[in-house]
Amino acid sequence: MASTPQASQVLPSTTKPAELEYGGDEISALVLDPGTNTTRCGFAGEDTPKTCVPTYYGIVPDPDVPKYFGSLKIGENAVNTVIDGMEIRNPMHEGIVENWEVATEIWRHCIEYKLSSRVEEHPLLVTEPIWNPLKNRERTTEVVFEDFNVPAYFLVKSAVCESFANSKPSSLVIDVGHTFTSVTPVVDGIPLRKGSERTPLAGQHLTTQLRHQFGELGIRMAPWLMIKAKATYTDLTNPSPLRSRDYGFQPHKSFVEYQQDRFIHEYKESISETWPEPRSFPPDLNNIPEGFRGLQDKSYEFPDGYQRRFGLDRCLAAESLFNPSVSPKPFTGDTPKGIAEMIKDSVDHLDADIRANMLNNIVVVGATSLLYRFNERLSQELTAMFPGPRVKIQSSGQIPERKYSAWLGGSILASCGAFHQLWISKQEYDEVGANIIERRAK
Ligand SMILES: Nc1ncnc2c1ncn2[C@@H]1O[C@H](COP(=O)(O)OP(=O)(O)OP(=O)(O)O)[C@@H](O)[C@H]1O
Repeated sequence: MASTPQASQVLPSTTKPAELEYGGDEISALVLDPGTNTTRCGFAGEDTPKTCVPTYYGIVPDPDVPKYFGSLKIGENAVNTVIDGMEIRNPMHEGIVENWEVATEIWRHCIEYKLSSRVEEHPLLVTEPIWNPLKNRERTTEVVFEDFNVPAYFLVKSAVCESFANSKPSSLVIDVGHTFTSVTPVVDGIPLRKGSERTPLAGQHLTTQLRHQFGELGIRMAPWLMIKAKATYTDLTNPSPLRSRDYGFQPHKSFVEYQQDRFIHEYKESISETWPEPRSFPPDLNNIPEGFRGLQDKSYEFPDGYQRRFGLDRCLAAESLFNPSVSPKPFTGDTPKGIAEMIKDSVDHLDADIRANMLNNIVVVGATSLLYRFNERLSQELTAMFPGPRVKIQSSGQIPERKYSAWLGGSILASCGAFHQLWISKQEYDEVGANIIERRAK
């Protein structure tokens, strides 16, 4: 990266930024940040994406649409509509596109439908994880030039964007997202493969653990869309009758689970909490040592009307991010290392001369890091692991900046004057082919 963009270079936030110069033409760039949970898209120079669309999509069996083996349902409203036979799927896995036809449609939906923009009129900056394989980088390049016909494009590592979004050219970026938590060292705007690590201990893991925890308690997992009327009750042995909506068909299992994820997400936001101290969480919640300092109870009402007070058990799922052996649902394969252990592995792999700088410049991003007291716990873990160099964590207190930091960093980069020489033009793509991405953006 040529230079570090400064916040002062960011264009003011308006509905549409002032037009930028690219190759003598007057145009504004678009920034696309495809995550496994949501895809974020908007205009370069703004502080938040204009749209954040679920990456999950619905597919309804339809013999008249052989291309996708059914008709696609894309967007917040579509995936949350009860449709006979609609299955919920995801075209990505751990930040990597697996179903290109569908991913392309979701990107097009974001740009053309949600932004009402003509994609062929804008340079496009796309983010990617550091483990994105070459064939996927080339495929993205083909999609943007062949399918979207963009005039110019660039692919930037999410961790670099996240570092810049936090005004740091060098940092150790911890991204706690939906399907993975990753650690990536970034030095002078260059992401290092050495020291990059990732683990599935992230938001989806929390959802799985909570689903299991609620199931063990015997809680009915009926989602909001399935409930016709509810009556509050507090005794699971004497539940109020379940008054379900009759749609005339049974919604697909994947749709029901997707709907369950919505209230589990609400629970994560409002009830889940991270136990702040390492190694002091009681191993058996049915046998809490006498005199143990507890936690204030919080009450949650499930969609079917069941109200329950949660105490220490509201920390259990988050505890499993740091200490996976306490996970309510055991792992099928090997138990992964906790998040702090993974970061320690990353730092241990780094050259000794950059370790102190990395530990002093830790940037925490990703929506799952919004868990209450997550950063406090992480700081305690890392300080205990690295007593020598000073461990300093920077993490925005603003929810959108934490959730959309990769998008925001991309927005800063694409609106920075020095970045314009990096754009790959359609003409260069036509001359070299998809491999231009490997030559121009390692
Ligand atoms: N306030 C919150 N507290 C806890 N979890 C949250 C909060 N807000 C969102 N989440 C969780 O964060 C996850 C989404 O994170 P994020 O948007 O960073 O993922 P993504 O970038 O789309 O996916 P991935 O990182 O797998 O590519 C979801 O599991 C969601 O439930």
